Amino acid sequence: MAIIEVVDLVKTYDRKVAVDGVSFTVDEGEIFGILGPNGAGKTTTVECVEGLRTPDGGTIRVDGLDPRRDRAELRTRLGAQLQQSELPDRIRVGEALDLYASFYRDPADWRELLARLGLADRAKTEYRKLSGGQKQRVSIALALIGKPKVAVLDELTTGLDPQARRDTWSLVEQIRDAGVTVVLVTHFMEEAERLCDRIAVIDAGKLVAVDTPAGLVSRVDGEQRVRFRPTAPLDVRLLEELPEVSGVEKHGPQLVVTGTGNLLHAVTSVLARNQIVAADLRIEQAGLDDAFIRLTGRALTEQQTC
Ligand SMILES: Nc1ncnc2c1ncn2[C@@H]1O[C@H](COP(=O)(O)OP(=O)(O)OP(=O)(O)O)[C@@H](O)[C@H]1O
Repeated sequence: MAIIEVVDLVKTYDRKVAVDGVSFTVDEGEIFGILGPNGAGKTTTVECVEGLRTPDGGTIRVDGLDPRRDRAELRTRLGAQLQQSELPDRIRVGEALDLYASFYRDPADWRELLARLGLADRAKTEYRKLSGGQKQRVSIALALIGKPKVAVLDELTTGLDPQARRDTWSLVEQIRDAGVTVVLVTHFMEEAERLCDRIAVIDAGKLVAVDTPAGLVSRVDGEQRVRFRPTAPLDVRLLEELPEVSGVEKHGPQLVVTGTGNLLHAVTSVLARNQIVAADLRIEQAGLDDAFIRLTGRALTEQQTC
C-alpha cells in the first residue's frame, strides 16, 4: 500500500524549474531511493514531501495528509534527518535527544534509541566531539525520536569513510525491519543498489525511471565489458568490426571492450589469430551505473561514486 503519493510535482525557484512534473509512490515498509546527480532536484522533492516547501504544482499525500495543510500532524508521522550543521556544537547528545523528544506527545525512549544506534555511551558527549559517523547516527536518532511511520534520510553517508558508510547502511536496514518506511536521497550508486527496494532516478528535475535495482539493471542486461592488457600492439579496428562489439576504449595500457552476445569468445578469437595474449583479463556484467548512463545519457561523476 502506498504511504506517499507524489503526482505531477512542480517546484520553481525564480525562473529555474527545479522539479518538473515528478510522480511516484512509496509503498509502506520499503526503502525507497531517490537517486540523481547534484542539482537534479532530489532535495527539493523531499522538502516538498516534508512540507518544508510549497509546490508550484501537483499534489502530495503522506499517509493521507497534505504536507502543507496538515504540517503539525505530519510531524508526528514523518521524521526528517537534520543536516549536521543544525545542532549547536556544545550540546550534549542526551540533551539534544531530550529536547527533541519534548516536541512530541509520545516520543520514543531516547536512551533505548541511542543503544540501538550504538551510541549508549555517548549521551554525555558534546556533539562537536563526535566522529562523522556518530554525528550521522545522532541525526538518525533525531529523525526517529517521534516514532515516525516514514523517515526521510538525505545524503546520509556523504563525507563518511567506507566502514562508517557500511555501518550506517545496516542501521537503515534495521530501521526498515522495525517497520519504518525509509526515503533515502543519495547520489551514491552503490548505496542505492545495496539498500533500496525501489529507486526513482531523477535527472534535471525530471523523473527518468522508477524500478527495483534489478529492474533498472535489466534495461541494460546482456551488456558486458571485457578488460585486458594486450601483450603486443593491437589494431582496435579489428575489435570494433566485430558484430558483438559496441565500443572499445583505451585506458592506458588497458583495453575495455563493451558489447553483447558471446563477446569474450569473439574478442579472444581475434587476439589468438593475431598471436596476442590478453593479460589481466576480466569480464564485467552491466550494473546500476550502466543503467544510469543508459537512462540519463551520462555517468554520475567520479567523486560521486562510492
Ligand atoms: N533555495 C533555492 N533557491 C534557488 N535555487 C535553488 C534553491 N534550492 C535549490 N535550487 C536549485 O534547484 C535545483 C535543484 O536543487 P536540489 O537541491 O533540489 O537538487 P539535489 O538533487 O538535491 O542536489 P544536491 O545533490 O546537490 O543536493 C538546483 O539547480 C539548485 O541550484
